[in-house]
Amino acid sequence: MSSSGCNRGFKSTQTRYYISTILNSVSLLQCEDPSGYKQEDEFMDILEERRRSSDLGHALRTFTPTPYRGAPPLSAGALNRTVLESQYLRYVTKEVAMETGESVDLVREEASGILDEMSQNLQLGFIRLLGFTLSKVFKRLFSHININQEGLNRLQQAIQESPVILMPNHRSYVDFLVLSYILFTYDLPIPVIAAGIPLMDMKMVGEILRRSGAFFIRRAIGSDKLYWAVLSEYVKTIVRTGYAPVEFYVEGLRSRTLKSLTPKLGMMHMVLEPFFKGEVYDITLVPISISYDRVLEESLLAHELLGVPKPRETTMGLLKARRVLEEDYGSMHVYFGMPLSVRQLTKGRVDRCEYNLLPRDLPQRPSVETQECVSWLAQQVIRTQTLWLKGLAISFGARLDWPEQPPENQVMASSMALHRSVIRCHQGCVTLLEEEGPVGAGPFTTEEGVVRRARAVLMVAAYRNQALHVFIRPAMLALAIHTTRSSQREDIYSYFRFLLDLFSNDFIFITGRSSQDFEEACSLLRKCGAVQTSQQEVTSPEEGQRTTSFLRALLQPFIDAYQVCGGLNVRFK
Ligand SMILES: CCCCCCCCCCCCCCCC(=O)SCCNC(=O)CCNC(=O)[C@H](O)C(C)(C)COP(=O)(O)OP(=O)(O)OC[C@H]1O[C@@H](n2cnc3c(N)ncnc32)[C@H](O)[C@@H]1OP(=O)(O)O
Ligand SMILES: O=C(CO)COP(=O)(O)O
Repeated sequence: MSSSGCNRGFKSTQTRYYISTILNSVSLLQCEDPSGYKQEDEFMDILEERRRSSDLGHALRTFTPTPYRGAPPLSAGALNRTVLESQYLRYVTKEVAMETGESVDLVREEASGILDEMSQNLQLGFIRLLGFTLSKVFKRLFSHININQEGLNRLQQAIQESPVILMPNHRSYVDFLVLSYILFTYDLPIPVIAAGIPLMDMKMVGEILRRSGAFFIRRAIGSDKLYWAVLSEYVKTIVRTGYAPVEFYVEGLRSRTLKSLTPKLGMMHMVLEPFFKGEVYDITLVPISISYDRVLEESLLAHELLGVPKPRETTMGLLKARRVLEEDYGSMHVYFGMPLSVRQLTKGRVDRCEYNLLPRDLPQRPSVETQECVSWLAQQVIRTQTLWLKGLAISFGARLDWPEQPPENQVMASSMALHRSVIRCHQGCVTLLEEEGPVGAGPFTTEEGVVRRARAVLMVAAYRNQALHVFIRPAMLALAIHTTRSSQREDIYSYFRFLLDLFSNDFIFITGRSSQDFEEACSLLRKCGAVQTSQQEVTSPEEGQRTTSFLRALLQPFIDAYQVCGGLNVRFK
């Protein structure tokens, strides 16, 4: 059951399944806008109530969430025992003992140790404590925390009907804090959350997080068979019992560039397996899109992009970071997407009969078809997280969340004030801030100057990245028209596909959807008068040049980076 063995098979036979996956994803995506964005969704600011009434009252109020239908209450200890006693873990324990020559008891002890390290110990008292603290902190940091109430209603409904998996995008440490805070505020079951193990090592804080629902997973599991078995049985038991919603960050870490990251598939496989094995009727995935006017870690993330190692997560570091409380971070926006039924999404994609061939308790390698389906689902969720922003931009007409009041110059001024650490307005032009050296320290050395400038550029670029998904397809079309210097649809499409391939690590594209992506790009550019299309041709009229050159410019930094890496000069001339 080694992971490498399993995946070697996958790669070599991948093409056999390629065509059917393409056809399936096409038909599914044609059905509806997968973002589930609804124009009538109204946003409300959860801090408004917090500014009017007592935080202590909020933290101590009656909390009576309605759990998943029929889900029995299960203590953390009982959950651990269920996992340890499972047929699956017993089987793997024996296998590992045979392979390593250790005694079964010893391997069981190891499994128990892994479980102790991993398991959450959710307690309402700690949720209340954090609830109180976070009310104070959020009010200091943010002007508003906007959420779509309708999305919460949909989530509440989904929780009653099947086990729910919350899948937010990940941009900041604030993400997981705010989500549990929102669910607590709206009397919804508190989720258990997959957390990277470094957070566990923070003195006191690690334990507080564990008691607030975090379960800790090693970041790179590799081929540790026993660890995979304990983790997957732990996650599957939670899903099977519907004990609590499971939350995990499918991107695996905070995106340093604010672009969506390629999904990690380990957790995705685990949460879906109870459905594939017919142990639950359905599972609901809820994509959640979180965005910030200003990200708390903006400067640290930019430094990391420049190669400065990430500071270790420590309690002392957290205490030192308290000066962030003096800053203004604008608003944050949380959009709970349309719940996605795994049963419906996988219809026709996965043949669950294969799971009838072996007893459910035995480990079973997922088929290629299942692996492709899981990967497609993960891409789909990430795409959905960002499509919301696109829907929002379009629905505002001006493509921006731009308030009607106050006047435009005040809106601009307040936006610039929010980002004053990196930009300034000088003689009517917005420029990057050229920082001066510390008082008395003389001017920066050349190297310091370069790093400071790069840091500012990266911070600004990250905010551009946040909106890039809105423009990526039209921008690739604009670039394809410009580079091929052809008006033949076929040539342009071929180049567009090259770009899809090239940028497949930079942006989330759904596998096998290139022709829809191309048509969508044509349609958007046609709408704004930047291209004209016929069956054979795609042309860019003179009056569309302003739009197309802006769109090409958006991609230029990415192209520059690939050109620096070499080998692409010919195709970009
Ligand atoms: C009122 C107020 C309240 C406030 C209350 C606050 C609450 C506060 C709570 C705090 C909460 C903090 C939350 C922090 C948020 C994060 O810390 S985010 C970071 C942690 N989370 C994640 O990473 C989740 C997503 N990651 C994954 O799913 C990863 O796959 C895993 C599971 C971590 C494993 O990572 P990995 O070892 O790098 O593995 P991965 O590359 O996915 O797969 C390796 C190989 O194993 C194979 N494999 C997969 N499954 C298996 C298997 N079962 N057996 C064998 N092989 C397998 C894969 O197919 C893959 O093969 P290749 O394709 O590479 O050939
Ligand atoms: O995602 C994490 C916790 O939120 C930890 O990973 P990074 O610090 O690498 O983003």
